[in-house]
Amino acid sequence: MGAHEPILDLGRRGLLLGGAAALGALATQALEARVNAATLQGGLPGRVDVVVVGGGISGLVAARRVAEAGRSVLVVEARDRVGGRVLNHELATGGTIEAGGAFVGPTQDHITSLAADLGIATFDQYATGKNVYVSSLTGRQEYTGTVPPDPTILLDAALALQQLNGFAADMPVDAPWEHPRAAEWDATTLGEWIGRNTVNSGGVEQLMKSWTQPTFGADPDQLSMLYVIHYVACSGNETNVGTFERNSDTVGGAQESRFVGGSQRVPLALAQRLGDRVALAAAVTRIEHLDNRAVVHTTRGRVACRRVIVSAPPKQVLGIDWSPDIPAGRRALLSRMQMGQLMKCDAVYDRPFWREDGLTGFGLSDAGAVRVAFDNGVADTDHGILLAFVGGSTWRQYGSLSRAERRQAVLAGFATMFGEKALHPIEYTEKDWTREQWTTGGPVAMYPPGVMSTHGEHIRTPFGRVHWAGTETSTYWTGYMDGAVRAGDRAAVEALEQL
Ligand SMILES: Cc1cc2nc3c(=O)[nH]c(=O)nc-3n(C[C@H](O)[C@H](O)[C@H](O)COP(=O)(O)OP(=O)(O)OC[C@H]3O[C@@H](n4cnc5c(N)ncnc54)[C@H](O)[C@@H]3O)c2cc1C
Repeated sequence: MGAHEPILDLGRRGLLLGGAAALGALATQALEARVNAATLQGGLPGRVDVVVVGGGISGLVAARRVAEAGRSVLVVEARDRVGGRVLNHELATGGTIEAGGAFVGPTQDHITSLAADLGIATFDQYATGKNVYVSSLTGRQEYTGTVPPDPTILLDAALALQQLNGFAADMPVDAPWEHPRAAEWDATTLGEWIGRNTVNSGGVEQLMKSWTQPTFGADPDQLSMLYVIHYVACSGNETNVGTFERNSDTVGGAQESRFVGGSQRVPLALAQRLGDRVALAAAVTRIEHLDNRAVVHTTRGRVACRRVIVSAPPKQVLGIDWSPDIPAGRRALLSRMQMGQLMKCDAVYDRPFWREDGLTGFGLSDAGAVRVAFDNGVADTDHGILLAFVGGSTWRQYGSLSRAERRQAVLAGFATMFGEKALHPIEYTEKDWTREQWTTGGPVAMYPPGVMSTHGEHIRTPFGRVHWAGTETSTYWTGYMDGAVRAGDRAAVEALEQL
């Protein structure tokens, strides 16, 4: 096995290099090069106890647990890097931001304690001042709280959220299909439910898009109501019932903090500890069950094992040639789940000018390319950074434009929220997750109507020697980094029990 050295001491090395800007650049590039060099080079081992398919957070957590139990394990990862949907991006003007998963918040105790264990600190998301809401009808307003004070939707939206929270309070997070109203809720979309339960349903649906587009990469009319209620219920933990606010808010919610040096430090630190128990550029093409073992075929060769933990996203599981095939119910489930459509677009400015105007940098709009904006500032640069999530129908409208056209539309969206200065960034960058071969969308594989109540029960059921990890198989915080950790741990425990 390879060297299991401690992770790079980011803070001290950054200081030695004499500047905050150097910190981010050093952090990801040096760490990634070091991690990749420590992974398995050359041929794969003939046999291990457990093969883990996928080197995102979930797979790496599973492998760590198997290794800690003294069993041999190999992570086979299709990409030439670890992290999956978690990926740092180094800005040309200095500083490291996240192109994928970034935020964490209260009750996401699995990812935060894992990160703390790995020596990775969090910092508070900037939240001082007022948020901005831009409505085609009522114009631009500054506000505080969860729901913008738009008189045409305020009461409707507040009541709708109250109902959602009420439904979520008695949703079994591990078996939503067993809820007495599962079939009824699964027969309808969130959009249809809003249509039937609000007065200004058009207005409420527009507002809800600012939540569903970044959260699911989808619109209210694509999402099963049962799935949405379940997602709200999962926005908590064993001792705190999930709520819409904990999911959607910055302070007190899932956007409360971020990781110093970027979230990819978590999978990088895990992989560094696993060393040559990780094989990169090893895409799994076939998994077969033989009498007394499973054989995992990859583009770098094959490995026999006693147990397999699969953490690849649902669509990628379907891309594997299974012998025998995965159960029909699971195939039906995975083929009906849909990866959201999502991009992150960031603009960098000399300084965070909106902060000087007393604004948080959080903005909502019912039109244009920027339905939701965040201050994406990081400690390793003094520059101001605005982030736009472009998801669902907004992605469908703007995702196919040229980069230059989209840049213009995104900057115009920022300008309606934060003023003309937003039109003049010193850098612009974007990441379209639909174009990633091993992810094909983001942030999560979501459920259209009619899937969760009919096929949902197959989400975690082991098959032969195979156990299922990946954030989509989690209960609490499914779809999030926290869910990825939970699912990895659970799948590892299942596999270890069978060894
Ligand atoms: C734009 C975006 C924003 C997000 N924002 C947040 C956020 O703010 N907070 C948050 O908590 N979460 C966020 N998420 C979600 C979060 O990133 C994911 O929930 C989490 O990273 C999933 O981890 P995972 O290990 O389950 O899956 P993945 O990260 O997808 O890992 C699966 C791995 O399997 C590999 N793989 C696939 N097929 C094969 C194959 N055939 N053979 C071998 N390997 C294979 C993939 O390359 C990948 O590395 C966001 C995601 C995106 C895309």
